[in-house]
Amino acid sequence: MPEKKKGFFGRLFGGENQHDKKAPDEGVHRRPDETPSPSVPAGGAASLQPGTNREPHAATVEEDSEAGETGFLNQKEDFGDGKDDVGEDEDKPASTEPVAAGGEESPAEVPVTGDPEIDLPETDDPLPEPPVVINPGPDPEAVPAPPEPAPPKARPEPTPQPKGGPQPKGGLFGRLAAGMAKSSARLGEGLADAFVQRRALTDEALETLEDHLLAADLGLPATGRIIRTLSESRYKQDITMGEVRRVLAGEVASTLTPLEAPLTIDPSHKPHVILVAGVNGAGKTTTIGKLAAKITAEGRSVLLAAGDTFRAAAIEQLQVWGERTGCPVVTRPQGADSAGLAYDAIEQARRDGIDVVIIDTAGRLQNRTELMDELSKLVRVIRKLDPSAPHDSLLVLDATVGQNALRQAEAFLQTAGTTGLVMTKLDGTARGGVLVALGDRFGLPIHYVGVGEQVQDLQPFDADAFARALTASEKTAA
Ligand SMILES: Nc1nc2c(ncn2[C@@H]2O[C@H](COP(=O)(O)OP(=O)(O)OP(=O)(O)O)[C@@H](O)[C@H]2O)c(=O)[nH]1
Repeated sequence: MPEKKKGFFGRLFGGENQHDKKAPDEGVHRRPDETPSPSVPAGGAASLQPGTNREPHAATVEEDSEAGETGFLNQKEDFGDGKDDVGEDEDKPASTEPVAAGGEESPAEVPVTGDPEIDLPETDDPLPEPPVVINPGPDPEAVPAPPEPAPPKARPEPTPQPKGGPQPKGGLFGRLAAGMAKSSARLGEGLADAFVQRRALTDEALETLEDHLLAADLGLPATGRIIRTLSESRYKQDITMGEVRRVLAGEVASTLTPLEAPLTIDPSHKPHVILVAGVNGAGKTTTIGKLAAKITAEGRSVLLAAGDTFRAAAIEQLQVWGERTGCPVVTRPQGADSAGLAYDAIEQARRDGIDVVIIDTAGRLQNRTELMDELSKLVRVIRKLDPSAPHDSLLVLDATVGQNALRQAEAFLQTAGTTGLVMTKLDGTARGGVLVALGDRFGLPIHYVGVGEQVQDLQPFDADAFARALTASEKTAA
């Protein structure tokens, strides 16, 4: 191996985590309209409500940008010093200390893969049926956790269906690449910075590249591997940006390919129980709606459990999704015990022969011990009905929080036994590289990524496509 500048890898591996130093904007979203909601005594009657439809709101995502070679280098607005994300992250509180990871595997037999163009039933007006009250059943653990100061939303936000306007071209990859344009632009600017006016892979170029890879949230291990691969193979040699991109893409793909895992429904579970958790506003309810649309489109019946009992608007939001997807929704009044509701929902699904139960949960910051305890309680309670449940415990992570996603994953792994990840809002941030850092740290299966608000924007995770979209590379091999 050629001789390199002394201390280069010492700086990379021996020093403190540079990335942590440059993450003033870590945290989670809080909505401006968050206000405490009144507490309602636990144990209200559950109701099973058939759906009605609402007019979807307009999509706000960028949909017509392409992350091709040219666009990759020309997009500068989000690159560099992290200021691009300040606006989206500045109101996110810092998290607390991480907790130890744990986890479990989920069985996998029937893949829920494809990305069918789903035609959701649409009607013009909400026509809520009178709730059918079902027996709330035993409250297996009587004392509910105190409701979190609730972050109500003005009104539920059903995912809009495409209605005119430019749509990303090129199918799934086109949507992914367009959605990830900000992340690929950040990396592209890093490459341009590292190799401007020089073609050789010098120490200076490597160090600049290293800084940009860390700033792009790829994390220390992946950054180290990329720099090592480049310096071992091409040190002091001429190299094109296309070649560097391919090395980046190759490293990202090889890190994430083992984690590519379609969400699977095991038909031997009746019902197959999917628990969905995450911090406030991560995209849990929206993801549940999209997931319900995909699963029902494959011919399985789904029951939704409105376990976010802290906010009336969250219950209503899930009901809208129930209406759109034709799935029954089990609800209880605001403030009721979510563990009891989940228990009831599984019993109801058993009685009705429903294939899949998806349990929504209230958003909770990972440092709110009492709320995390409430999530553990929910898991304990549903295991009284089915010791193998939840069969999938999905953690929904908002890509815009960057490195804070690592802390969230640590906490939810321990509390909710997270078995797989869904990363949302890749379209709204330059921090999509954090998925690589998550893969390195936790090795959790990645089921879906979200690149927009439409059903088809929740895509089965494809590591190779993700790597190419992130790096704007046509190939993932050097
Ligand atoms: N652009 C974009 N927006 C998304 C994506 N996923 C979810 N959203 C939006 O993010 C917002 C919050 O989503 P919710 O599903 O309400 O989040 P939540 O985790 O259920 O929120 P809480 O109930 O407050 O904890 C909504 O406006 C969604 O439409 C995505 O992949 N891309």
